[in-house]
Amino acid sequence: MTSTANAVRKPICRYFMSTGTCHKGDECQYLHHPSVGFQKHFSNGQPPMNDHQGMSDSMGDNGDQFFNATFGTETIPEFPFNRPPLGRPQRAMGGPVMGSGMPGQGQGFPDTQRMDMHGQLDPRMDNLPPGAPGMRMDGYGQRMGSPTHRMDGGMPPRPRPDHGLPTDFQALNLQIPNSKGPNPVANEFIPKSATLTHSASSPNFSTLNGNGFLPPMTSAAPPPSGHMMPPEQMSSAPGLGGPPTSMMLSQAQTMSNTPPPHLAPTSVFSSASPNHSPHLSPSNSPLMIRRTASPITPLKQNVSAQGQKKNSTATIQENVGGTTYFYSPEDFSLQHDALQLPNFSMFPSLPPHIAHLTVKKNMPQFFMPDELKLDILNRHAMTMAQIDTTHNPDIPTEVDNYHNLFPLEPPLANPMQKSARFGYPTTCYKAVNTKDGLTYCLRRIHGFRLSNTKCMSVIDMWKKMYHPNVVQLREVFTTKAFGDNSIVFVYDYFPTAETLMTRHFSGPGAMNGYNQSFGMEGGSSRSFNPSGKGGMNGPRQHAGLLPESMIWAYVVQLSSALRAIHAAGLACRTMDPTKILIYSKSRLRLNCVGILDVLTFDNNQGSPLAVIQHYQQEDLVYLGKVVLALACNTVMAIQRDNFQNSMELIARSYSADLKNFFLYLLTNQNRPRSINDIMPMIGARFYTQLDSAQLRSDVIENELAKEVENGRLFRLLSKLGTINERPEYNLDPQWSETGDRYMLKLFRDYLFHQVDENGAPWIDTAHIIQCLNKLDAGSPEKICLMSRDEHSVLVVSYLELKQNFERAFSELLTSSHHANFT
Ligand SMILES: Nc1ncnc2c1ncn2[C@@H]1O[C@H](COP(=O)(O)OP(=O)(O)OP(=O)(O)O)[C@@H](O)[C@H]1O
Repeated sequence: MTSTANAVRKPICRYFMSTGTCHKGDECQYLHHPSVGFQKHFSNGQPPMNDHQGMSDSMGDNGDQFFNATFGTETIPEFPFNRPPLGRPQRAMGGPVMGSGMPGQGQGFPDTQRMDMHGQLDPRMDNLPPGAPGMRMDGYGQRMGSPTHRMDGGMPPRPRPDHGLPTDFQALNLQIPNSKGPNPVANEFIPKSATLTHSASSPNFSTLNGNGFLPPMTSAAPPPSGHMMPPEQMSSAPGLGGPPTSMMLSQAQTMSNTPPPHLAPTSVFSSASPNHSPHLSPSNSPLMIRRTASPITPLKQNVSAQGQKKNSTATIQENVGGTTYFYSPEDFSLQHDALQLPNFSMFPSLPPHIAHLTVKKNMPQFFMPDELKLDILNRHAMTMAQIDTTHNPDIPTEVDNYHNLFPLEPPLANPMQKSARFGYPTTCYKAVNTKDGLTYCLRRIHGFRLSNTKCMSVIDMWKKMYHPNVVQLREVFTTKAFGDNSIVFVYDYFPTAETLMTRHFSGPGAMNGYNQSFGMEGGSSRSFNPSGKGGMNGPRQHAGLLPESMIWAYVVQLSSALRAIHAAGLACRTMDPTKILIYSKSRLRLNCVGILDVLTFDNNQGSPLAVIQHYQQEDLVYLGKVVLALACNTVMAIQRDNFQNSMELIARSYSADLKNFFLYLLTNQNRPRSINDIMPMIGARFYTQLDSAQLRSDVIENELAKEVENGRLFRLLSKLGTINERPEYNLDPQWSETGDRYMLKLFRDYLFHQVDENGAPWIDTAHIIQCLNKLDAGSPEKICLMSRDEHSVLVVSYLELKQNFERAFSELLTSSHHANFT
């Protein structure tokens, strides 16, 4: 062990930092930092160079690869242990860095702590050398797991105080704040003390002697779990129980008698070794461990399946160094049959039913795939799109309860051009409702004066009609805001939605390749494939024709909507490619429902419901026409003259069921058609649709699961950001350069500002995520923080950081008049 004197002004031995040992022993010219497995000299500048610096990580990954982790492969790629270094940049500062970004990963939960190979409590194991039998080893023969990671070189077992930490998911700050409390947000972070003074905030500091031993706990002043010591003072530290430094004096004076909270039995880490120094390679990205080992370390928590603890026998007393420790054997008992829940949260891994899906390679594992992300981002962008009203004086700034009108279609050359479907000029706008702040779609019917409000009874029926394949009608109002008498129908807005007409019938040539793909005029069609198998490009069954599965997917959705509409005693009346919205890959919604019921309301005829059956029959015929046009890939297919040819193409290219579907809907029938008659034609294809919908739901749900954890970390970072280096507290020593926030400031550097041996920024998302997770969970694992001037070293556990963090944030909330943090 390096002597205390040697510890002064020496660069830290990186070999020692990385492995916890150094083959040169006392002869090494560099500092063997006594307390933790330094993995790299934290530096804002150049890290120390020494003859051990050949150590590099065995993994060539960097943060980018963390993003690019793939899934969808049959097997998770193996990364063999002990493989030769690949030259990965090393970290600038080392704390114990574990595998998966989850607290406890690799550091050992109670099952491995202080247990010998037979699961017996064996405190001696704390002193075993690296590689000793029974130790958990990482891929470099380094110790893993708390029993083997002793930063104090063999500290005796500590008493296990009740530190008041939650034992369940509360520890994750996931609980919903009590809204009834005076400060619901503050409830999330209950201050440990009412006011935060410097001394109150610093029970975590202590002297650190040159041998890396904590001063022995005494009844007057049990050893704190964090240590801070300027290097120049390390030489003068007289060893165990040495006088505290000037800075530490005040802190030591205020130390409570309460043992370090991370020893409390209430935590999942309760039986963990009080000091962890896993001595992992500094340049081991957590990502590597994540790939090579299960992210879930077996938990041994004192929660049994029956909710019962094992019977406690006598409390054990142990006198070490003049201090009596009390602990119960149950704290160490293995409970293989017990339900073990973590008291932290993290994204564990892909569930196998998703992981084994064949998806694109290089799909990010911890963030959503680009395709989905872009889709969502586009929708967000479209929802927020605005238009400069000064250049568009035609668009009023406000219409009824709506503002921020944004036209959804380019201005027509002839603004008075009538819609073929409605017989009036129409315009669509996206607009924001002033009352609820939501974005809706306004469809203005120009120059329509509502003469009879009786038709509003039908509107009320439509407003109550909810179906996932119908664009919901919200309200109807008349307005003169456009300078005329207009009636406006307000619908739900589906950003990036397009019409079926645009998606499928706006290809080159107005006829959508009708003649070519049908080959009716000239006889032979170059795209016709009588076998019906194999397509030229992707999903196309034949060039120009949609795959039958897609057609049935549309049929299922459209018929489902019609079924609900007809069952409600209504008729769609807008079954038309220009009035069917499509978004995502194949999601359909019937648009503009209810408009014709108002526009064609006949005073003499009474309610449109009187002729509803007629309109329902029309719906079915139009359904057949829309689907026929899709199947033949042209709207020309539905013309009477082309019908025979169209049916021949269907017979050649698609199943008999699809042909029967068209024959049923588009030829004369002896009895009224019913949407229910279509169901047998769909048959088992319905299951196919259901299956794919459920599969998609699974995939999306998995994406959501990732974002839950990402959101949690975002909240954590937000809180950290509010605490770190607040300018208004710049001159307040309690806030910036000393005390709790100083630790958090250094932790921020530890998270984000490390550099490699060349002084270049070391960026590894896996490291950031892992550290944040450990902070959130309050892991007892220790890390080493170094001041920016590199004169001070602070050894602190995540648990202490978490407590400081919560105190600091809670205090911020208390002093804030307008706290709003959810
Ligand atoms: N509820 C809605 N949500 C999102 N976009 C919509 C909605 N309703 C319509 N749109 C979009 O507004 C645009 C115009 O729709 P519209 O129904 O007027 O189509 P159109 O082809 O212009 O029909 P018409 O010939 O009857 O005017 C289309 O691009 C459509 O995607």
